Amino acid sequence: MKLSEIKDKKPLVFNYANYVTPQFVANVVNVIGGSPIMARELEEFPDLVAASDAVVINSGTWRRSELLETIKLAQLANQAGKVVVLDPVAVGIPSRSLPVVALMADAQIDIIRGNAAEIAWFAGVDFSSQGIDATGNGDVRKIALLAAEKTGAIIALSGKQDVISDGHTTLTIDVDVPLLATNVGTGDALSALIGTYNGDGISIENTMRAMATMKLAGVKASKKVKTPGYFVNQLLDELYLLSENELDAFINGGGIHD
Ligand SMILES: Nc1ncnc2c1ncn2[C@@H]1O[C@H](COP(=O)(O)OP(=O)(O)O)[C@@H](O)[C@H]1O
Ligand SMILES: Cc1ncsc1CCOP(=O)(O)O
Ligand SMILES: [Mg+2]
Repeated sequence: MKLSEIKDKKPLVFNYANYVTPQFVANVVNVIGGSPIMARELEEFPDLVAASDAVVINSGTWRRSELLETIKLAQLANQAGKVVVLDPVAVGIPSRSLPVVALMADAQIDIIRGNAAEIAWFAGVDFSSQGIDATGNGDVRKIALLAAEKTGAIIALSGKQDVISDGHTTLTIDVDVPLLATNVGTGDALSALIGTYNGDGISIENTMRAMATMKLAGVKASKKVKTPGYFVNQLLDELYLLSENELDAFINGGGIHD
């Protein structure tokens, strides 16, 4: 979906969110032109999935007692033909791989967005991490490609280098914006942006546009403010102000290559 279409159609993005960052995630979807909704009640899922254009599942604060409901949500989205995006927060920690393994086994995950350490888990590649953050270095293009081949999902690997791969085509966004890594929630919000952009159909192009959106907004914000507190608010403003022309110029201007 193009940014102008998002602003026109206001896709409804159902976020099965963690309990740490939902307000920021909802604001990011909202300021870009989408319509966020957060819920955790199984009884609501059929109605909300029917009304939504995308379902984004974040396992950051998963609970065993809710796992079957989470799987049911993904299955309902599959049956309704709605894109399912998974944000597998800190999946490299053994206890956190449990919900991800169960979801992958019993439902179709269309797009997986994670940092390099999280995506490396799907690829079966060692990559150092510290809790929710990736701390290592490695061939992130190879990791994303391998993860896509192993999962059959579109992989959106985020970090200093963003890599998008479906196992055949691999795109990279090579723009360093360290401040983007300083706020908790920018990854969660990026996963919701990916759902928003894929609301009209799942594609590597839509996924790349979502990642370019966050990256460009980060570049613009980091030119104006230099500390995390101001940055997170400036980032929201830059997302709100972003135009299709600016985004296309960024995408076509060499920041992104295959
Ligand atoms: N060093 C960096 N330079 C540029 N962008 C970054 C950097 N680290 C993270 N980002 C960006 O921050 C956002 C969140 O990514 P990341 O920090 O990898 O996710 P998570 O918060 O889930 O660990 C993404 O848009 C990513 O491109
Ligand atoms: C701190 C924390 N703990 C469980 S989920 C979460 C938020 C993770 O946010 P992000 O992956 O966007 O940094
Ligand atoms: Mg994360």
